Amino acid sequence: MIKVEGLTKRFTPFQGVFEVNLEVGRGEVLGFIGPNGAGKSTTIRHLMGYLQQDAGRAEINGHDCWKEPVAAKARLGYLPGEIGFPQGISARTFLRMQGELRGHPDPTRRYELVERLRLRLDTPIGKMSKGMKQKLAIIATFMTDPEVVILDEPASGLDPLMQDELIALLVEAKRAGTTILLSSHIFEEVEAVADRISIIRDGRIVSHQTMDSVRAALRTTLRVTFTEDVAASSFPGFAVEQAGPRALVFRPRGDTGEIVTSLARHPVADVETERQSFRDYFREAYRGEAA
Ligand SMILES: Nc1ncnc2c1ncn2[C@@H]1O[C@H](COP(=O)(O)OP(=O)(O)OP(=O)(O)O)[C@@H](O)[C@H]1O
Repeated sequence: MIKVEGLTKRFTPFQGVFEVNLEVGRGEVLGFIGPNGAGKSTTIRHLMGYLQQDAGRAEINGHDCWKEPVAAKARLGYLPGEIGFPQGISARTFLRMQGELRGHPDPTRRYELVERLRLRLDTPIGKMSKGMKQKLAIIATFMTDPEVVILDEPASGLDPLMQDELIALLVEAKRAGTTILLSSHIFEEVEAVADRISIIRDGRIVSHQTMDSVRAALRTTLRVTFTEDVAASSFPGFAVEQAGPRALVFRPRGDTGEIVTSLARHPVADVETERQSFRDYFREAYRGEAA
């Protein structure tokens, strides 16, 4: 499992990460989300043992990531946000070398992944497109069937079909009991696989939520159109916005019964209900509005 406690790294008084806490239990998937520059990669670099914290700690499977990086990373698959590949060799050679180095010389699993992600193995890495390199990194991450996986924006550069394939891979890994920390800007990806999400802004965790509680909190709105002009002020005490001279949008705080009763006094033409989607929640989280 992954545990980050009180992790603090001050690049400047306002840049870095400050008292970050994260926990990903065995077989659990944590979506780690937040706007650009919020501190996701910095947190992950501590888990990889690349950065030494000023305070707090990061551990994987009970091993301190800074003091015991080899033990911490023993069964780990890591997909970095920025990948530096050796340039002069083919993808085939790179994967074979990685398999041998990491004690997985049997090529069966990696060929299966190569097939699924449709990667041409004989292209020299230096001549690969961004998306091809990303596929190569995904294959290298999953080919050893790691127990713990840390992914920093894994869908970066992938076309929509390959993003779907990546989601399928993540769902399978989760079913197989893999512990996954997923930093992602792609709401479909987080929605499909995360059990919980942690939101980071300006280097600080602002919210930990289970996906079940996020789903339960997604609000329903009622869009009502009238046959004549009706002002929002006709509905005191309701959360309601004017959406046009003859249209209002209600945001029910609970039971919609009272709204319907009040509406009966007005010439209603149509009522449409709309459920807020996880996409909207994701946007609010980025803007700093999500709970
Ligand atoms: N080595 C460094 N030295 C100084 N400042 C840094 C360093 N690395 C990151 N930062 C700063 O720390 C903050 C967090 O950056 P980080 O890369 O962790 O963000 P992120 O959440 O991964 O963003 P993105 O979504 O854009 O990848 C930013 O203000 C960044 O400029």
